[in-house]
Amino acid sequence: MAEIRFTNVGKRYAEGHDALIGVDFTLESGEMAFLTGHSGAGKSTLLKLIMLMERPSRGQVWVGDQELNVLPRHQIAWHRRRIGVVFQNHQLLFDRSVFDNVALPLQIAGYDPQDAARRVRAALDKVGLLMREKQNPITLSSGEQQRVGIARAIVHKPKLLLADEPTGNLDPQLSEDVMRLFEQFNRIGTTVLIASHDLSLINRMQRRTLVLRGGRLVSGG
Ligand SMILES: Nc1ncnc2c1ncn2[C@@H]1O[C@H](COP(=O)(O)OP(=O)(O)OP(=O)(O)O)[C@@H](O)[C@H]1O
Repeated sequence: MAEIRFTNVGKRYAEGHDALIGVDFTLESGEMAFLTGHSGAGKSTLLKLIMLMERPSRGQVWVGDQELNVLPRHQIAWHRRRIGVVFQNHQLLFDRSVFDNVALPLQIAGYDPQDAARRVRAALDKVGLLMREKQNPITLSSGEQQRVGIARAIVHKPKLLLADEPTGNLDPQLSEDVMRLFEQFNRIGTTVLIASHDLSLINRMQRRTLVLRGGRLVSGG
């Protein structure tokens, strides 16, 4: 089954700039793929359409069997909860502990606190940071902070994991560690799409790679 399907998707921002033009591709459920292209090629825009942070100007975006243009407004929060997102700057809150940062999506979704605590610890265990749960993330290295961001993205067991330049601030070894984590989640069935302009890393991973150039999908579609 397709997890993500774009059919002739275009995105024109209000100023008239075409960020995406005629984009067609399908990412099957359980696939792991990269999305690359130069700065401004449209990578973040493509991810934002999947998360419903932006709407396409034309064409259709499907996630699972849902076409997003016709998703009722009251189901947008539900849609976003099916997706885990990892950002380059991980957007952690430095006024609370590692545990509380990872627990945040579960709190927002109204999980029972005991169930939430169990899931948070399972997520921290997966990224190798269980012993850091009480620390403030500001005391962690940048690689560890990024792993907290990944734990937060997967704590609710999303079917789909999106990452926007997740290794942008990391050295090659830490970048590779982060990629291995994504591979682990993919191995247990999570569909993974990673936007990155780190071509040497992408080449090492040997996965399907979607290439955007000037808003058009020129390869991998
Ligand atoms: N909110 C917006 N309003 C207007 N133009 C935008 C907006 N967001 C992005 N753009 C433009 O759309 C194009 C694609 O941007 P996008 O951020 O998707 O590219 P990207 O490939 O992710 O780039 P980068 O690697 O630098 O993050 C760029 O020309 C950008 O300036």
